[in-house]
Amino acid sequence: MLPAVVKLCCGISYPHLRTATGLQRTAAAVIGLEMSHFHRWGQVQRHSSPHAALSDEPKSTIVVPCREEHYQTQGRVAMEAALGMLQEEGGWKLEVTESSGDIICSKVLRGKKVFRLQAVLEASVDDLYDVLFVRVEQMHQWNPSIQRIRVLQRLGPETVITHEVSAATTGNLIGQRDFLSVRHSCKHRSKVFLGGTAIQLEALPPQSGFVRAEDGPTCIIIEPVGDFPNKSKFTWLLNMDVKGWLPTSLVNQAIPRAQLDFTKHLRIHLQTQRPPV
Ligand SMILES: CC(C)CCC[C@@H](C)[C@H]1CC[C@H]2[C@@H]3CC=C4C[C@@H](O)CC[C@]4(C)[C@H]3CC[C@]12C
Repeated sequence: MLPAVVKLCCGISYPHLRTATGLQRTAAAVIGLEMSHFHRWGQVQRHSSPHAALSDEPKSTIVVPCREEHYQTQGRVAMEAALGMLQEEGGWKLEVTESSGDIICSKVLRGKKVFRLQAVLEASVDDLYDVLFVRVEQMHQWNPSIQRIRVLQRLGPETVITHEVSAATTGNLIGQRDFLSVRHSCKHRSKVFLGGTAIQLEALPPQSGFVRAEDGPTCIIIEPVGDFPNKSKFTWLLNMDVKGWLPTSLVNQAIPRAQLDFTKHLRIHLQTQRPPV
């Protein structure tokens, strides 16, 4: 629920929000998130711990985790869940092998079909981190499957809340979708991990004309290949509920296709970015 104060300040009410354009809604969502931060010091709970009487803390209050921490935790938990799925080695079924060497396997895990793409890319781990996380808003410039990606909120250097809109391309049999997600990044040793999952924000309800899809838990692992500074192994676990009434067989073809298209355009982008030798 948008805080009443925000509604008053902006002169908006929920029915107005429903008819607002994408940008207005995005702005409202950002304001909603900002406002929730003001609440963080105000949120108190009764101490029910039996040790409360023994401690020096004020008896009646503890600060509950703020929204910022809540989303950071959600991002981290999603990443861990996705990594857990990738670690389960057995039972992967080969779906596609491309001439580029890209491989997609799938597996049904906890009732959901998850897809794993494995590819080798001609770029360093840091460059890929830059393209896939830091400059995520520029993705539509090189990926025709994406109409727009907006970072609605940065929650520290590792976590962002994003709104992604897929493109209405002719090859897209599913139709346009929009996604609202928390995306979490982490560098560990020489590897980079990008995890995420769908979130819900009442301030940014599904937009008219779009079906709000949900991805996650998802994870991308980027790791160096041997001693090659400009080569990385790219592993991408994707599982998605595209929503709407669509045959499962169609959805199960579209998701790996979307992963292969993404990787193809990423390769082209990396090639054009590199200065000629
Ligand atoms: C409806 C389906 C079949 C069609 C297209 C959906 C596409 C455009 C969506 C689905 C999942 C999305 C991805 C999910 C996770 C990430 C990780 C992040 O670090 C960069 C963006 C990226 C890579 C998203 C880009 C857009 C994406 C690929």
